[in-house]
Amino acid sequence: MTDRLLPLRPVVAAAIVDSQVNPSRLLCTARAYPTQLRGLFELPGGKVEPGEDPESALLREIQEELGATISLGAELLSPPGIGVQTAPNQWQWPILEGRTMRVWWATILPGQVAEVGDSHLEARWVPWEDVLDLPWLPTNRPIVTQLLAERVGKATFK
Ligand SMILES: Nc1nc2c([nH]c(=O)n2[C@H]2C[C@H](O)[C@@H](COP(=O)(O)OP(=O)(O)OP(=O)(O)O)O2)c(=O)[nH]1
Repeated sequence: MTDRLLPLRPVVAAAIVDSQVNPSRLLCTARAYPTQLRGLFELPGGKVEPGEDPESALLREIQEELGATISLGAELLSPPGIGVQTAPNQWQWPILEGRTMRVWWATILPGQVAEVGDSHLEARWVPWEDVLDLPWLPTNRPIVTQLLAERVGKATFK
């Protein structure tokens, strides 16, 4: 059997902000590869391994990519009008290659610093007002727009 006959592995990503109480900046990462995506910004994360639960996968990916441990907040749900339905009452964000992605609000644990490795060119703390000016992966723009809409007035962290 080739990989093409297997279901696509879902992707998970973190919207890492600088504060759970009053977030003012988002950690945006620029991909290093593949060539056609080099320099485009995304939310850090990656593919869920077979048998892995999505939240554990996200913690693992952030540790691997940024060398930091995060604490997860609420999930950023995709509105039904935009999302791909993956289960009853569950819509996930449509992204590249026909994949779907789930996104969680997150913060980095106190005393830890995010530093990029081989998978990213940079990790940049970007104020909300400048976030939409970045060259995002095209499928990320609705996600970033939703982050901007939900950054205040909602229980993104418990
Ligand atoms: N991490 C991440 N991937 C995204 C985002 N938006 C988006 O379309 N993608 C796509 C790009 C890739 O096709 C796929 C994620 O692949 P990846 O290369 O980051 O996954 P990975 O770290 O597990 O890498 P690998 O083991 O497969 O090499 O999802 C996003 O915001 N974050």
